[in-house]
Order: sequence, then structure tokens, then C-alpha cells
Amino acid sequence: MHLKSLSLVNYKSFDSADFEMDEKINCFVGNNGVGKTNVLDAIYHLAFAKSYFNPITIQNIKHETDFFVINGKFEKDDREENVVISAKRGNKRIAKRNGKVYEKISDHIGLLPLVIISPADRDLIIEGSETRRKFLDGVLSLDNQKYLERLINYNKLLSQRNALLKYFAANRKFDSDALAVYDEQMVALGAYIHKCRVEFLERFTPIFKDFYAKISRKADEKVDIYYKSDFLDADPATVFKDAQQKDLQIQYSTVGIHKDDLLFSLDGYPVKKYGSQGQQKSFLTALKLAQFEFIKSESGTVPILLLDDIFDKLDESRVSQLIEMVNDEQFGQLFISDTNSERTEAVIKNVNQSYKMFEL
Ligand SMILES: Nc1ncnc2c1ncn2[C@@H]1O[C@H](COP(=O)(O)OP(=O)(O)OP(=O)(O)O)[C@@H](O)[C@H]1O
Repeated sequence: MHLKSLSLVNYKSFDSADFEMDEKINCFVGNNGVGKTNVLDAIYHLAFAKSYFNPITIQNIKHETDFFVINGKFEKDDREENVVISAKRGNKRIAKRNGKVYEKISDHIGLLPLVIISPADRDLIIEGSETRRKFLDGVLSLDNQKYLERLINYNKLLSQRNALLKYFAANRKFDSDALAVYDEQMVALGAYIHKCRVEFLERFTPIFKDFYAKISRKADEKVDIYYKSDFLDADPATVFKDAQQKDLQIQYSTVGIHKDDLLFSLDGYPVKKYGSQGQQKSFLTALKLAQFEFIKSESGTVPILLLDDIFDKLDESRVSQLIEMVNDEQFGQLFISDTNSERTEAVIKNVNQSYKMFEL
């Protein structure tokens, strides 16, 4: 699968722009703020119907204009796929595939597998557990519609249960039957989601460790991902029951898969606190490449890879290492952004692949 052409109207810093892409490597170069990341984000938008950097759709419309349109022509399985994502102020965003509007935008997710590696990924290490759950859910739901549906249902029930807990407190009453209705459903859905997450991490973690060893070139550094969950080695129904008093007290559901987290460790210590900047960058890159590998094996399609500001993340030798890995037949189309065109071209020239440089 690859992107053949991209055209933008009023997308972020662009009035209008058209790009004919190379089938293999595309580099966007230019000074800070010229819109390199915006091009990559537009490609991300085509795959996920939202921005990687700014999830508030209307904020991606160019200032002083009313709408944006992103139009991408892809080739997938010898067929052309034309995807258009557009948004207008005051209206819902629209996703179209080959001229047909999606009724549910979530149906589009998974058609165009794509992975982005960006400096913004550091949120995965430094931010709260929600970013890590999103990462987990993002990979898991790409090829598992059932997982996504159950997760959406669980989250709906969670906000209803929280509202009920608040209602009890405000009205000084308690109805155990009403609470049990939620608990029963959330326990069943949560147990399924938990099982999927356990199985996923069992497969994902070894792939991640392999990539870390390759990128860091340090076989003696031991990285790991631990799954932290209330349901780990416990009966979900009992976990819910045991937490009931506390839930009533603080008017919030204190246990469940919405509290899950991933603990990232390096030589037994948290990467967030003890990893050097370089180690953190390698850790994140390995996470994303493992995501790439996982999606590829699950979907049977080689994802598009976006490397945003790669030199910000890794030194030159690690970038070369990365590009060499990407050069391998296992990788498909690649998009790179960097401020320094000579530096990028020097690295790209070393791999025997076709490429195109776009000076912005
Ligand atoms: N909705 C918008 N309307 C107009 N301009 C916008 C909008 N959103 C972002 N921009 C502009 O896009 C520019 C940033 O573009 P981008 O992040 O792609 O730069 P870049 O070339 O990747 O820069 P760097 O090298 O610093 O990473 C900024 O000047 C920002 O003001």
C-alpha cells in the first residue's frame, strides 16, 4: 500500500498544496514552522480521520478560513483508494472513501494502516496513564472491531455508573440493585478487554525488546513493559464488590480497566525517572516500530511510516540504523521531516531506494 498523491486546501498552514509522492521514501525539508509536520499530520489524518497533534478538528482549519479538505489517493492491493477528510466550522467532520461518505467514521479506521514516530511521543512516557491506554487501545482496535465496540460500551457504562454514584451522594440514598446492573456489565466487558490486553502484551513485548536492542545497540540494557491492572490475577466481580464502599465515598468508580497502565522499565527502574534522554528516545522508537510490526502481521498490510523530526529524537548513527532497517523489504512507504536537507539526503542516499525531496 502507498500514498500516490496528496492535496490540501486550508489545512493548518497551507492554503492549497499538491504533492505527487514517491512509492518508497519522501522527505519534507525546510526551516522551522514551514509546515513539514503539517504534511505528515495530513497523511495521518487520512488514516485516522483526525490529527495526531491536535485532536480538536476545527483547530486544524487554517486561520481565517471556514473549512479544510485533505484528499489522498492511495494504491492498496492493486486498487485505487481515494480518501477525503474534510471539516467545516460548525459542522461535523466528514470522511469519504471513493466518493461515499462514511456513516460511522470509526468504520474507516484500519483501512490504511499507518504508524507515526514523532517527538510528541514522549507523552507516552511523561504523561498520565490515559496516553498509554490510548496507545494500547489504538493498536488493539485496529484489527479487532469487537474490542473497540466493547471498549466504547465499557466507557459509556463507566460514565453512567459514575453519574449514579454522584446521584446517590446528592440524594443520600443507595440502591444496590441499580449499581449491580452496571457492575455486572462492566465486569463482563472489562474481563474481555483485560484478556485482550494481556494476550496483546505477551506478543508485543518480545517484538519491542528486539527493536530496542537493535536501535540502542546495547544488548546488556534490559527493557520491559509491565501491565498494571486491577484485574490481574483477580476475579473482576470480587474486585468491583471490594471497591464498592470506596466508590460510594468518593463518588467515582475506583477500579476497572479504565485504571490500567503500562509500566516502562529500563534495567528494572522506571524509564520516566531514570532513563537518559537518548534511552527514552530509543525506548519510544522501539515501541513504535513494534507497533508497526504488530499491525503489519495482524492486518497483512505493510503500514505507512511517518518519521517526524527524526534527528530531534536520535543521533545520526541511530537514524542511519533506523533508515537501514526501514530499507529492508519489510518496510513500505516512508515519510520523513527534517530541517536539514543535506543531512537527510546524505542518510537517504545510502539506502538503495527511490526517494523524493520536497523543499517547503
Ligand atoms: N489552524 C492553523 N492555521 C494556520 N496556521 C497554522 C494552523 N495550525 C498550525 N499552523 C501553523 O503551522 C506552523 C507549524 O507547522 P509545522 O509544525 O508543520 O512546522 P515544521 O515545518 O514541522 O516545523 P519544525 O521544524 O519547527 O518542527 C506554525 O507556523 C503554525 O502556526
